[in-house]
Amino acid sequence: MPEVVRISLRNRLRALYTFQDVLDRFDMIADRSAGAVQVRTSRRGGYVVVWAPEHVERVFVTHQHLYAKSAQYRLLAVVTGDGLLTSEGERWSAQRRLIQPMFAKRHLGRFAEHMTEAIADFAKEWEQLPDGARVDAATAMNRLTLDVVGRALFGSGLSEQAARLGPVLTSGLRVGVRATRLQLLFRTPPWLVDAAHTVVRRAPKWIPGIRGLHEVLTTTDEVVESVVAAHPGGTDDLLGLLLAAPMDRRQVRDEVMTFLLAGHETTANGLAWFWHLLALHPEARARVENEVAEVLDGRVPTAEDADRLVYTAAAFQEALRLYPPAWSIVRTAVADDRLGDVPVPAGTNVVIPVYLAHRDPGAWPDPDRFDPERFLPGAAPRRFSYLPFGAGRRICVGAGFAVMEATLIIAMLVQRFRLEMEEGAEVRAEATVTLRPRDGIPMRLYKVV
Ligand code: HEM
Repeated sequence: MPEVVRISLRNRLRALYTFQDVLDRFDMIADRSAGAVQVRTSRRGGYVVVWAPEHVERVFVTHQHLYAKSAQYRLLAVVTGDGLLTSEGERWSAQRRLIQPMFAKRHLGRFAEHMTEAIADFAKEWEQLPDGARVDAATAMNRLTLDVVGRALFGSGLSEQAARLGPVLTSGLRVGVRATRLQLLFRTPPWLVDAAHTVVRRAPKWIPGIRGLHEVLTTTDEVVESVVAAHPGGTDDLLGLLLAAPMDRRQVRDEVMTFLLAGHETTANGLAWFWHLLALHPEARARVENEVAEVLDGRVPTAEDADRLVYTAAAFQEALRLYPPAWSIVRTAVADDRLGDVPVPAGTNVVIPVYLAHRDPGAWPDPDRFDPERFLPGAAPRRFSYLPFGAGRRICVGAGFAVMEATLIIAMLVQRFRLEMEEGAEVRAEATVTLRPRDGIPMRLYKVV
C-alpha cells in the first residue's frame, strides 16, 4: 500500500497566507521510508512527493517524456514569456540548442572578467564600512549577484539598468510565491493558469495584487527594451550573443528576463547560506582562506583560478546541499505512470523535494553536518541524491556559471574580509520560491588586511 499523508483545509490555508514553514511538513514526510508518498489535500485532490533516487531518475531522465514542467512555470511565464525556463516542446529544444553553447567553458572565461569587476566594486563599498559593521549577508549577496548577472548579460556599461530591476524583481517573486502555493495546494485547473496571462495584463489595477504585477511587467519590459535598443551588438556579453543568434526580439526579451530571474536570487541565497555555514565552522573557513591565499597570492582571480580553488568550490557545493535554493522541483504527469507503489494518474503534480533528498541519511552519512570533503575530487555523491541544479535535459543551463561566480565571489571577499555571525542572531530557513533565510543573515564584517 502506498504511503498517504493527509493535509487539512485549515493547514493549506495557513500555508498559503502565513508562509508557514513548509519544511516542517517535509520533515514529517521524511519519516516515511519508501521515498514516495501520496499527499491528499481533499477527497480527489492531492499530489505525489518522491525523493528515492530511482524515482527521481525516472521523472527527470528515463521517463521524462511523461512529465512536463508544472503549471507553476506557466504562471512564471507571465513575466518570462517563452524563455528557456518556462517553454516546452520544440520551442524549448530549439532555444536550448542555441543557448547552451553560450554557457560553454570558453564563454565562462570571458564572463569571469565582468564578474571580478562587479565583485571589486562591491568590495570597495564594504571597505568604506567601519570594522565590525553589521551587514545582512542575504541582502548584500542579492545586490552583488544581480550586478554580476547584469554585467554578464549587458556588459559593464549597462549594469545600472539591471540595478533598476532589483526591487521590481523582488516584488514579482513575492506575487509568484503566493501563486505557486495556491497552485500546488488547490490544484488549479490548467485553463485558469493559462487565463492568468490575459487576466494579469488586462485586469484593472485597483484589484489587490494586480497593481504590483503591472509594475513588474511594465518596468521590466521598459528596461529590457531600452537595453536591447542601446546595445551595440557584436559583443561577447550574453546579450551580444543572443542578438547574434537567429531569434526574434521578443525571444531575446524573454531570455533576458529569464536569465535575470533565474540567475540571481538562487546564487545569492546559496552564497548567503555559505557565509552562515562558514562562520559556524572555523576549520573549514581556515581551509578556504589558506587555499585562496596559496592559489591567488593576493591577485584578482581568473576563470582558470576558479578551477584551482577546489576546496572553496566544494564548500559552496556543500552549502547548496544543506540549503538548496531550489528546494523543490515540480512536474506534472502528462500520462498515467507509477512511482514504486504510488500510482500517478495523468494530471498529477509530482514534487521532488530536493531539500529532503539532500538530507537523506541513506545517501549522506551524518546528513546535517557541514562537510565540504563530500565534494572534493574523488568523492562520488550517490546519483540523483544531489540535485541543486535539477537533473536530466532540463538541468540548469547556468550551473557552471553559478559555481564559477560563487567561487570568484568567495575568493575575492575572503582576500579582504572575514564575516562572523552577529551574536545571538537567530537564522531560520523559509521556503518561498527559493529557500531563503527568513530574516536575513545578520553578520559582522571585519577587514583582514
Ligand atoms: C546556485 C545558483 C542556481 C541554482 C540553485 C539554480 C537552480 C536551477 C534548477 C533547479 C533548475 C531546473 C528547474 C527545473 O527542472 O524545473 C534551473 C534551470 C535553469 N536555470 Fe538555474 N540555478 C542557478 C543559477 C542559474 C544562473 C546563474 C543562470 C543564468 C545566468 C540560470 C539559468 C537557468 C535557466 C535558463 C534554466 C532553465 C533551463 C532549461 O529548462 O533548459 N540558473 N536552475
